[in-house]
Amino acid sequence: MGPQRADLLKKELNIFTFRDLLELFPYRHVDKTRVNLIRDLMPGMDYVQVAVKILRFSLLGEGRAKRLVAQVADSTGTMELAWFQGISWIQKNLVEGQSYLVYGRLGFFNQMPQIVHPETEPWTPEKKEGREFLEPVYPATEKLKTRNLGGRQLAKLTHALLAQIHEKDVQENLPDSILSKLQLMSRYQAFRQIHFPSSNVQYSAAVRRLKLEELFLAQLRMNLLRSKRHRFSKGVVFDKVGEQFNTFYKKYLPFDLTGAQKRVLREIRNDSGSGKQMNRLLQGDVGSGKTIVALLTMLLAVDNGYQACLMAPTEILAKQHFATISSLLKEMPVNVELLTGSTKTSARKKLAKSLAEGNLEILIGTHAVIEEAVQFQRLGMVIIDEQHRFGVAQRARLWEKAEIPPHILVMTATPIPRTLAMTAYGDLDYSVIDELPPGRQPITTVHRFETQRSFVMNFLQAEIDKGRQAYIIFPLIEESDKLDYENLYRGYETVKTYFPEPKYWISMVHGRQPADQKEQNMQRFVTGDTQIMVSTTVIEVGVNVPNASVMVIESSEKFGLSQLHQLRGRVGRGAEKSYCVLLTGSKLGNDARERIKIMTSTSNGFEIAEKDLELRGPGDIEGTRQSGMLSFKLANIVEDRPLIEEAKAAVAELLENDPDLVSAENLRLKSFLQQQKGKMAWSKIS
Ligand SMILES: Nc1ncnc2c1ncn2[C@@H]1O[C@H](COP(=O)(O)OP(=O)(O)OP(=O)(O)O)[C@@H](O)[C@H]1O
Repeated sequence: MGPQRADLLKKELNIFTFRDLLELFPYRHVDKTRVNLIRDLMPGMDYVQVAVKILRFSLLGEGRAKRLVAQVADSTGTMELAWFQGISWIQKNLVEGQSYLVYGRLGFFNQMPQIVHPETEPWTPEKKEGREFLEPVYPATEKLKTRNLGGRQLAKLTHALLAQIHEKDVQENLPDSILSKLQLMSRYQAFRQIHFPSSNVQYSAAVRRLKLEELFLAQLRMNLLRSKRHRFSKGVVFDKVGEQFNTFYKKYLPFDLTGAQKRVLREIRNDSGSGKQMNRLLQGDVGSGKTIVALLTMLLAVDNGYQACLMAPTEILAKQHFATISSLLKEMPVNVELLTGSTKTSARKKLAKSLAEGNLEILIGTHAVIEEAVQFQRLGMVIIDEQHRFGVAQRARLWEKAEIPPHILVMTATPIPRTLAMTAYGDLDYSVIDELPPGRQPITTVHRFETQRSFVMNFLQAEIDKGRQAYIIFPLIEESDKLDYENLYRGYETVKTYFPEPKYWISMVHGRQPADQKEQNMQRFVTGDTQIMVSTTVIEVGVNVPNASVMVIESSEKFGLSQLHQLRGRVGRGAEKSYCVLLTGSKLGNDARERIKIMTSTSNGFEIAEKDLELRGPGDIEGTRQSGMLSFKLANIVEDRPLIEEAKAAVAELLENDPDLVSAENLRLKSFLQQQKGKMAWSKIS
């Protein structure tokens, strides 16, 4: 291949080496091994291949209907081929009286079998059969197609490459024990068979081998990372549970902890006392009580002479955490401060000083906390709420804030299905609060059409008149979308007509408001001055108003499952019976109907997350997209769960027997991983 085409392959498909070419997998195969007879052609056959002689060409039609038609025949009948484009090329290259192998999608025109724009190649009648292999189809880009490097040429290249290499050229990377245990074909065979399968059975075996390899290596890498961290990363040691923790626990804790909360605290204490750095993901469904776990964890740091900080994704949430935590700690000799983007410079300076001097024990804030000017004296514990809003890079900056890296606890209310968590966050340790505080009543969720709006409003009114509060949520897909805002304002006006002042008061909150206005409206709802909160999804995470017991979600067909679940989690946080009404238009697509059905039938976040994964695939699960961990070449995290389990078991067994991969049998695996590491780092730079 000349330098120009090689360059194109690099630019368009990231193909630099022979191996890259082998790893460009076909997304399907076409079966050109069989030759159909014309008399057997029937409507509904889709793609067919025939071996025919061209009887005569005729040029028909005018303008856009202008076409070249060839009458062709085999020994069993006649049919037509037609071209609307590239006519002169065809006239030059196909010859009357010659035989061709013709492949394409079968149609019928005036009851005559016809193929429009067929693929053709010269054919001699001695060749009874078609090709000897299934032809692979590759994902070529438009640019490649126009430069004569389309799918067919890629197939030719791969075919030529495979003809030149042998078993010894494609190093096996999996240990023999795994190959025989999982009954996998060799890597070399797998590459051959995935491109040019000798049968369907062989093809499936090749795909299975390569998928398992991907999953096995990904999980192995995660496991090695984690155990490396466990063994080598030094962390600050919290070896005691001291006065602040105990005093708070005995005197000021407003309720008994649930079993799950206690368990998670134990896990955190074990980690942070071990001398290793903690890196833990804490998942808890909406309303499961993560805040108190965060607070007790921070007190643990304080008792051991360290500072702690809690970061939230939005200003509203940071303030809410600050309000909750400072009020819980108001009788305690522990200093807590708030730092957000809107903290005034003078306050900021004061705060920075007391942080640096070590007088301030707990800092709560938005990502303003990780700005360079903020220096802690002894930062020992960082808690990040709602991790998916923080980038990995932002997390890494925390390391620079202390000599020994602080412990990190990442809290998320987005339940991540187990398979995903395992694959995407496999390098973090993992805790779950899988139990709701006692006394919660299940939320009743119903679906209503917009035409039933006045019934819904009447219901809302009855609840409000009982002293409850309500949310009305409008979809806002794009914060910048003007139309969405118009809907919101119109909606607000409509709500007002049902709930006139001064009997009722309404707060409105959305992403475009100045921070102080947003805060003020929010605060009025929190304190109960307003009974209704009209809001966009800025309310989605973490807002805690236990007296709010009804939520109406407008145009709920526009939301994804996880988001609906998050939103609904804003109600049902107190002792009152809570309701969620999903309003939709009258026409619903299948997916939307399915989502509504799931929402009305379960309130278990983990169950919903599983369904969401099935409906949307992993690409859309929040927070996993950037992680890059889930972009497998072949494996699919939803469909290939059994393979994921197989790979996981194999990794566990391997590491149990040889945790450092030092045995002779595992050396090739180890060196393969090291090569890969080099390759990955390199491709990032380029
Ligand atoms: N063990 C408990 N017993 C009784 N109530 C509790 C318990 N733990 C937490 N709560 C209360 O439950 C409510 C929800 O707790 P919290 O705000 O911590 O939830 P969360 O896990 O942060 O949920 P979200 O992610 O939805 O914000 C709060 O009002 C809190 O005071």
